[in-house]
Amino acid sequence: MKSTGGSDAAKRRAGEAAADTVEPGMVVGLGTGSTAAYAIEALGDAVDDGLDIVGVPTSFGARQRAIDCGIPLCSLDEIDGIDIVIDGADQFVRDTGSCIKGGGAAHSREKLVASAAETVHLVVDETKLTDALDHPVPLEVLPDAHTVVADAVRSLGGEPTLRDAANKDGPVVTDNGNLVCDVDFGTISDPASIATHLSAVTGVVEHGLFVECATTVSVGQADGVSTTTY
Ligand SMILES: O=C[C@H](O)[C@H](O)[C@H](O)COP(=O)(O)O
Repeated sequence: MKSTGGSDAAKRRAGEAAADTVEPGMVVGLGTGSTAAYAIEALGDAVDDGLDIVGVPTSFGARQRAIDCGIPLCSLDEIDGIDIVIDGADQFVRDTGSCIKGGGAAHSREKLVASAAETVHLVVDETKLTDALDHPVPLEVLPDAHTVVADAVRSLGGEPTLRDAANKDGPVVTDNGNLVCDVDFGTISDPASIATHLSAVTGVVEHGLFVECATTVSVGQADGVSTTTY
């Protein structure tokens, strides 16, 4: 599992705090990344102890992790809705509940699962907090469209970079068979406006801006965890 910036202890605190809120009978969206992984592990332990839940994974990686942890799974088209999704973020604004996701190239399915969830519980360590979003925005892009999309995002004021794979010659390929383009907009003063413009670009499957998306956030710190509900 790829680990990002913050300490593992802080990520674990955030993940476990969110897992603690899950109740018997819930349908639980299972997020992607190193922080959400701690929530999946904690839920696996709870299932071992008799907690009755069904998980909906947001990526191939989350699915594999949930299988390893013994969490029963189903797909989105088999259920009426999701009670809670627990997921990470690459950058998060606590005042607004907005964030940027997709560092693990899973943001399209993550946004789909979040859109079906009653509660979106984000889990981050404190290094992810910011007053204004300025992390590059991941776009999942149809392979044939990446040059057209690059031109379109330049006209919106962004600087696109096709994401290269770490362990293969060539680009990252998503679980859906698409490419990822990371777009640097500098500081994003109006995330809703950028989100609307990105959604309108032909060839963009989904972007990683999640505007005022969180209903709850748990922020793991060196010495504890703080949870905010919106
Ligand atoms: O595509 C990946 C997801 O959006 C992750 O939730 C996000 O990148 C945060 O991952 P991590 O908890 O490993 O920093």
